[in-house]
Amino acid sequence: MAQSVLVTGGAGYIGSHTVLQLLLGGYKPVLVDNLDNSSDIAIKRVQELAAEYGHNLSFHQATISSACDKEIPSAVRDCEIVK
Ligand SMILES: O=c1ccn([C@@H]2O[C@H](COP(=O)(O)OP(=O)(O)O[C@H]3O[C@H](CO)[C@@H](O)[C@H](O)[C@H]3O)[C@@H](O)[C@H]2O)c(=O)[nH]1
Repeated sequence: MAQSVLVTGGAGYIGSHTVLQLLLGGYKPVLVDNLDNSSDIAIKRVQELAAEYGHNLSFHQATISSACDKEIPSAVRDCEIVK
């Protein structure tokens, strides 16, 4: 079974390149990004570039450092690796 990898800032410049390589490597990246300095267009583009692997990506618009953000528990629940 593919390993899930939590990628904080996954919609940014470095994060999106990391996410693409993880997808092509057979991993399931879980992106957490508040989109303060990026756009979901980058995420869609990565999914297109990853072709048949693109559906393995999941995205949570959230701030990882915010303990109050209700998105965080579901985002990190199944992750085995953090990038
Ligand atoms: O509290 C935060 C801060 C940032 N982000 C996200 O984290 C990602 C990455 O952050 P950022 O600091 O923008 O890093 P990069 O995407 O690597 O971009 C940096 O590196 C690029 C390449 O050098 C430059 O073009 C950018 O201006 C510079 O911000 C972005 O999608 C942000 O929306 C969060 O989700 N939460």
